[in-house]
Amino acid sequence: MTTLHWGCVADDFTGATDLAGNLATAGWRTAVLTGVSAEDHALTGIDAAVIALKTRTAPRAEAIGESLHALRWLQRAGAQRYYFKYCSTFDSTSEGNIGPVLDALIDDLSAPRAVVVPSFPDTGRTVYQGHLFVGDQLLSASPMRHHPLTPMTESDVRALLAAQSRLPVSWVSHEAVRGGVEVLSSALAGITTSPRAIVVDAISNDDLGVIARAVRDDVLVSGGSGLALGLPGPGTATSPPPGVTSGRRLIVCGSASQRSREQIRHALDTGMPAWKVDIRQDDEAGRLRRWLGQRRADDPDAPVLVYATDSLDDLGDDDAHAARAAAIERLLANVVVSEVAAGTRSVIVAGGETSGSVVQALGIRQLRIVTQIAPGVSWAVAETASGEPVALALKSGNFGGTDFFTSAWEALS
Ligand SMILES: Nc1ncnc2c1ncn2[C@@H]1O[C@H](COP(=O)(O)OP(=O)(O)OP(=O)(O)O)[C@@H](O)[C@H]1O
Ligand SMILES: O=C(O)[C@@H](O)C(=O)CO
Repeated sequence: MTTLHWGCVADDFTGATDLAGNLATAGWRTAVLTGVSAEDHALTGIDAAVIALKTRTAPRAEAIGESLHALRWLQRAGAQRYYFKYCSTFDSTSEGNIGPVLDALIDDLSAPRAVVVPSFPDTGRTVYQGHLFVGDQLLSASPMRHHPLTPMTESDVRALLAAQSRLPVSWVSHEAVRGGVEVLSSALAGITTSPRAIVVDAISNDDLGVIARAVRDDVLVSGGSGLALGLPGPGTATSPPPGVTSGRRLIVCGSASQRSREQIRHALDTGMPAWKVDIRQDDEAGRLRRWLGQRRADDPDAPVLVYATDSLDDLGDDDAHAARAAAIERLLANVVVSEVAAGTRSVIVAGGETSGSVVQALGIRQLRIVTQIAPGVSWAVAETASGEPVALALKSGNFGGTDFFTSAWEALS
């Protein structure tokens, strides 16, 4: 096993590939690992390993346990520094897992501090005066307030974290970041409670570069993926092995996020063959399987879209919501498994939870980043448990341009 420079723990699957894509862009050879069981992963030629968990909405004790298990695995693999990746919109429930997991990682590593940097300006997420913005809106006024699993109704990152963490939460303003590495370093050093979580403002990639340099000796950093862009590495990402750039193409979208709904609308407008899942129907899986079979017979090479939601009205807020969400995830994951078995070789999956279900169902253990498609979204290549090569683009709900479902394929060829 080689020595790792970065050991990263991500709280969802799209977040893991988002971070991996930015680490690869910054020059680190990066792999996403989908679990760390007893067996070792082959890490030859890898500088940065990102462990993809599905802990964002898990019960707190489970999230802490899995994150510490991942950390210990990374320690055994020789990681020199650690990165806890959560969502750039700080997605967490009121029982939030970001604070408790950060506390546990700080404790375990005996880290005197960890910066908290959700900012990812390339996707419009910035932190100013301690408040998180999505574009020109406060987080609490953005579409994130309607998220089906983690509705965000508070924008002050300090308040969000303080409600979750047992550590003192401090804050360093943009003024200090704008002052450059030395000014920021002394502002950070001036906060002496130990250990501590320090929210740091950042509104541009230059700010992220300054923060990354100011914390270059910290064993643990935390944030969205943006901070990784400020961490220059030694090399470049790999290119796709043969076998995954041709074959059938599929998009599954379990995401209900506004950007995903726009992407669905755009794909439908271009005439892409599409199926809207209706989980309340008897034998929905069978109906969808027959439709897909017909589509393949008609035009084997055209990408097809299977989606769950194109309007917030679809979601409902009744007691059966969580059961429907889980049933949709299962159905979409099963569709991907059977389509890959039937020759599909590239798949876009929209939605973090949905991506987790799909990757787990395929039995994928490692994804290697190939190329970035859009800020926060990359193509990665992997092998399924049954040995099929597949290219996957795991897209966070709100990432990618409106034409993502029709244009993302170009980056593969
Ligand atoms: N019509 C629906 N009824 C109930 N649940 C739904 C419906 N459509 C989608 N869902 C569920 O909503 C959840 C969406 O979460 P997911 O993480 O996949 O997407 P997202 O939140 O947009 O993405 P991200 O976390 O990357 O921002 C999934 O569990 C999905 O099954
Ligand atoms: O940081 C982000 O916004 C994404 O990587 C993500 O985690 C959304 O699920």
